[in-house]
Amino acid sequence: MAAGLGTRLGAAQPKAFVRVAGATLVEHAVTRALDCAATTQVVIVAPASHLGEAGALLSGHPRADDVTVVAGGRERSESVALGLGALRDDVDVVLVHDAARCLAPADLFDRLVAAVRAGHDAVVPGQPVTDTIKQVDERGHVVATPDRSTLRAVQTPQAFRRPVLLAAHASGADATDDAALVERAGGTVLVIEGDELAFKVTTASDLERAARILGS
Ligand SMILES: Nc1ccn([C@@H]2O[C@H](COP(=O)(O)OP(=O)(O)OP(=O)(O)O)[C@@H](O)[C@H]2O)c(=O)n1
Ligand SMILES: C[C@](O)(CO)[C@H](O)COP(=O)(O)O
Repeated sequence: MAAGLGTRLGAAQPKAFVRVAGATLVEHAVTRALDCAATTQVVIVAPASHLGEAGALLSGHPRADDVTVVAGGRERSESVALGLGALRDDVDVVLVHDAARCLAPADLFDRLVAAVRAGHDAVVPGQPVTDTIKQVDERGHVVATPDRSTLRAVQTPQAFRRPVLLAAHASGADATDDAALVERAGGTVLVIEGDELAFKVTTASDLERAARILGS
């Protein structure tokens, strides 16, 4: 998923096309996805204004023929649905990944695919939260303090059996992640251990963190 504007980062170009350590976020994400042994196709969902640039980014990669580029939509969920429309017929497991989580390692992709192949319909990486989380009302007053031990901060890639993900997106509804659409459709989502490297580049300090990691 690379079709967002990156408003919170505030760069001159869409976030996925910002460069860090010599490559764009989307290139970093796609090369790691292609390093996963099970990957047969990568669909880059890009802003309509950046389709040519997205196509050219991976043109020198040995697996460039396995990369498809399509235009995204206004909301992330719409972009995912548009990406699903470009999948080859033989794809049976789909991983939805944010270009913004550009350093998610191939090993994380491998573990998610293995969990789906082991029989789970939907599998997402998550990490325990380290802050106490408060639920607040519209005035900012606390209404609940959920038991922290039951909470997970979830990342991407998120892995699904293809028919499960297609059914979840059939309503055309929006959600902040794809697993939420599966949950709403009555499906079961498994959370497995996430990876620190799958952090999301949202603000300038996240971009600096990515640069530090890639530089070290
Ligand atoms: N209409 C959209 C919105 C988001 N995304 C993608 O979904 C991922 C997670 O979204 P986010 O981090 O919110 O990215 P942006 O929408 O670009 O950022 P912002 O909300 O700050 O504008 C990103 O890789 C982004 O490119 C997308 O493909 N299509
Ligand atoms: C999909 C996601 O990365 C899971 O944590 C997250 O919900 C994306 O949120 P954003 O506001 O679109 O960055």
